[in-house]
Amino acid sequence: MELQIALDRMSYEECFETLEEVSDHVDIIEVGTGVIKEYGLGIVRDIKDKYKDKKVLADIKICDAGRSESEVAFSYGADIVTVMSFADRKTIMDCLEVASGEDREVVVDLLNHSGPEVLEMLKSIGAASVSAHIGKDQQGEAAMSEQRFAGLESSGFKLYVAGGINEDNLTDYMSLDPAVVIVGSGITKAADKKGKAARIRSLME
Ligand SMILES: O=C(CO)[C@H](O)[C@H](O)COP(=O)(O)O
Repeated sequence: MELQIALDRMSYEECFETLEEVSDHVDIIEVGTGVIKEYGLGIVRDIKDKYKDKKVLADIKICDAGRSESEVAFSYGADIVTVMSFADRKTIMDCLEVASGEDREVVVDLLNHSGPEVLEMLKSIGAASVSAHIGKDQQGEAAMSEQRFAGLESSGFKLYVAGGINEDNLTDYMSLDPAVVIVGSGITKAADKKGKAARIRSLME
């Protein structure tokens, strides 16, 4: 099981300061949607340049123009990009095609769109990785539950889980048997980020 740190709602400098503290404990560095909107894909390139041994995920949440959007993110050094499950199947297929044959990955984000028919469609077009994601704006009312993403644990997808995960609720997500646990504010808002990342990592083992 891998740990992905999500860098959201922070400045360029804060992203690097956070990584300085936590990089030893994480496998994947996610450059958050808002950070990319503010600083551009250049920050993905700068992080990859500094952390060559880590996988870098550009959370660009593609919803259209899948070919060009994924091509440009990979060209900036991203190893992984995200595309939304509500996007047209051609958009998702184009992202998958751009990634194929290289050491690259496309994660389909199931935010607000995750029924059995969605999973079936994703299977039929060859998507391999999906993210069971409770959005920032949903987190007050909708905690992770087995019903919410029912069937995912036995679906055969490489599963990422995300959305308000922290040291206290991590076990709620373990029943889904994720391959990757994504933690943002559960680490980045802690006074001792390094200690928090180490603790979450130890709970995953
Ligand atoms: O994709 C995201 C928001 O859309 C976040 O990166 C993801 O939810 C993890 O952050 P947090 O643990 O703070 O919820």
